[in-house]
Amino acid sequence: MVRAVSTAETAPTTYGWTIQAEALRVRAGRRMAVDGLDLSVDAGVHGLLGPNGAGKTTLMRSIATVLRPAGGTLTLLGEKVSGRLDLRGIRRQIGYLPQEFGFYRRFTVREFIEYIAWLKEMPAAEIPGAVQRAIERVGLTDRAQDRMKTLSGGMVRRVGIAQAIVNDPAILLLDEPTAGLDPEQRMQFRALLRELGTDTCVVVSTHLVEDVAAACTDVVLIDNGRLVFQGVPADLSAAAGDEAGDGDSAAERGYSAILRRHRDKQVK
Ligand SMILES: Nc1ncnc2c1ncn2[C@@H]1O[C@H](COP(=O)(O)OP(=O)(O)OP(=O)(O)O)[C@@H](O)[C@H]1O
Repeated sequence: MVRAVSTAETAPTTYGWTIQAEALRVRAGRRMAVDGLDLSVDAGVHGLLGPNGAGKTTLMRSIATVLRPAGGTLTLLGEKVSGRLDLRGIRRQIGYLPQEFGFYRRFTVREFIEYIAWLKEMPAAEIPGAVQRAIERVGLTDRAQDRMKTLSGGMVRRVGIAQAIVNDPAILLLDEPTAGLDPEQRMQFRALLRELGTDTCVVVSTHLVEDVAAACTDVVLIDNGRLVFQGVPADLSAAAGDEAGDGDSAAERGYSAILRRHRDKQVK
């Protein structure tokens, strides 16, 4: 079958930022959960941090094109996401692990990832090799023939990561991917992130500030649906300065200090 190829796929180097949000507003239920967010990111691993309810998941869902912007602009791979855009070309280039990730319990690991590859309209001849590679990258080769319902929570999360990377996406969105991973798997996952980030724009949301400090090239901190800070992990760690703040590490103290200053400024 010959599939339609969008301009986003044929002109990979002519656009500016891989993801660009300008004054972006996105509704979650009745709430404007992303409310005037400006953000520009390219290849690399972008750690998305923020308190509960900051709008991380809503932002991820809008970049995944699950939610349409209510205002402002969102440009993905050079294409402006709007009511008129056919999203199929963009979606083929996105990998997404949602916070709550549904799957068919009776599928084997391999069947499930094959199914996702098919949904993403990957060429049939490429699917077996791509599925095998994805399974190997998350360390599940010995469980590939097992049914999903027999896996532990952390293993299911790893399948979630595998289905997100199977199509070699240009934009990879991982919403709390390390939840439930054991320490050894977390380390391996960090290494995988670093490897993926060399040519992929990876956005990974987490509450583990340490994961961000260890595996990300860029830190994006949001609060109340807006960008509060963007910089390299060393900037986050340096942000607390000499202040004695909350947190067990320099990165955590920097995180708390930035949020505190931001909120103080808003009160004034
Ligand atoms: N389906 C929904 N209906 C109503 N409100 C929602 C819905 N989804 C999210 N919200 C609200 O939007 C805001 C942002 O939520 P979101 O899930 O994007 O935050 P988050 O940063 O991912 O939080 P967490 O760290 O707790 O996962 C919150 O105030 C939340 O209550």
